[in-house]
Amino acid sequence: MDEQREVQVKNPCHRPVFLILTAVIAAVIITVVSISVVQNKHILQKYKYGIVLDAGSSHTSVYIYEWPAEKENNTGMVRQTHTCHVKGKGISSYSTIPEKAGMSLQECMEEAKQKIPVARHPETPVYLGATAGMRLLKMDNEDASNKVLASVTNSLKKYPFSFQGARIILGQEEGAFGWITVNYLSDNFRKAMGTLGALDLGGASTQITFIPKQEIESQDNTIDFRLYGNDYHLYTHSFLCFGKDQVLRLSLAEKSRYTLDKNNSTLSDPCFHTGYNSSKKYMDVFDTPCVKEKSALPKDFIHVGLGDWAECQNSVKKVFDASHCRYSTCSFDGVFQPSVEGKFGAFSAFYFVMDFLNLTSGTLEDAKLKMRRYCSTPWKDIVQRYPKILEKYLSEYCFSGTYILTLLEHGYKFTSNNWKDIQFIKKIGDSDAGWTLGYMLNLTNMIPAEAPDVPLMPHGGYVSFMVLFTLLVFLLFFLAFLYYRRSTRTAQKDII
Ligand SMILES: O=P(O)(O)OP(=O)(O)OP(=O)(O)OC[C@H]1O[C@@H](n2cnc3c(O)ncnc32)[C@H](O)[C@@H]1O
Ligand SMILES: [Ca+2]
Repeated sequence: MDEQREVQVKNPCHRPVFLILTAVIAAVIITVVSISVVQNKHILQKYKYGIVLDAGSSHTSVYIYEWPAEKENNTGMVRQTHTCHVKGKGISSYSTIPEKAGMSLQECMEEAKQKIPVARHPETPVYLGATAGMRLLKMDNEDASNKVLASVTNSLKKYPFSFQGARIILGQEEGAFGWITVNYLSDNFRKAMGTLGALDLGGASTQITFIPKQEIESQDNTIDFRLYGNDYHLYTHSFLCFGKDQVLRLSLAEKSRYTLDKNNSTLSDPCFHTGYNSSKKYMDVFDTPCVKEKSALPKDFIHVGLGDWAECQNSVKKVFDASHCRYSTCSFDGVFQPSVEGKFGAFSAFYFVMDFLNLTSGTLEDAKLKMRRYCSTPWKDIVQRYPKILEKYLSEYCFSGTYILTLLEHGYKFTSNNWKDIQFIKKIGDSDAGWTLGYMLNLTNMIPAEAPDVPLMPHGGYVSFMVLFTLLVFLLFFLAFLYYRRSTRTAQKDII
């Protein structure tokens, strides 16, 4: 009997109480670790999706966005996972055959069906926002614009997604949502640091949006947001007809008033390269509400390049009307604009053109020098140097680059000093800079007005803490047990 007790005293692990205690603690550790690890696992694997169609004046793009389901209100969680460019021109070009507008979207929508898991289709919102091309069509022919919108609506309703509507968005929305997109993607709302202004150049309109230091004198140019607990008082303006395609038309119409030859059949243009010679149609220039003064161009004319950058800039300046301003300061056309402030992200055609011309970095003076050199390069050399670039784009880069420099310097009043504050960007991370992401975030309420409550610890930290804490408790139990055993042995020895 004494021998047996001695064995038990020598080896405490043989005590039933110790074995039970060990088993219970092991079970507790396993349970805590398992719960901590799997707690959010099933949610983490769940993603939600949203589709936005950007029905621009020149073309339509379909964007698919994705975000983890449980992090809907965390900033920076939504990312663009897929883009599909609809073949053909923008939906406004289907004004005479509206039924084709809806059909044009089918290929990209089929692609969206493949990209998004079937189980998520019914809850995936689809938004179509049309911009300046449809604004112009509505001005010209409201019935035709309604038919085009009805056609795309019918087409989009046929898909298994949750269709939320097709509409022409306002210029202010286009500007403001572009601003939300670039600041959301740059994580500026959560950091509550400075924000990035947004410059968007499309085919038919251009937008400028930023937080000014000056008071905003015109109500039409104000938009307020409260995001993540901060108030933002924005200046925004959208210039309809000042997208690069419409300004090209305006500028050709202007030139046609004084540079036509005797037979009215040749239009000489300093913004096109020497040796460029292309037959164009009267309709290509005048079939738009942006060109008000229809002039003497014949049905067909020859567009001939002169390759003279200084003259080109003079001719482009003529499209900016600086003759009137009823505010303390204006950009052009009598539109109020405070002084530009802070850094800007310039995207869409600002990026396409400046990237091609290699002008995304460097000074304003460098940019002008490079433009002068580029515009004076003969057309045949340009074609030889860039055989893979679409001829339409290639022929227009001299004009487009000149327009961009003129718009930024003489229109928006950027100077040599703050030129470096303009960053020409296409994407931030995986997502394109543009109004679509901001539009979806706003319509799905994914940017809350107040900052969401954040857990004290991230998930990983929580798991590690629980494991360490449990091990510590176990260690303390073990030490306490050893201590208890030693004191009982000493007591037993004392009794003996
Ligand atoms: O905003 P709106 O005015 O409705 O027009 P959009 O949305 O269709 O306009 P984009 O930003 O898609 O394109 C702006 C312009 O840039 C042109 N563009 C697109 N890719 C280009 C490239 O690689 N090089 C030069 N121009 C390009 C396009 O044809 C348009 O004229
Ligand atoms: Ca656009």
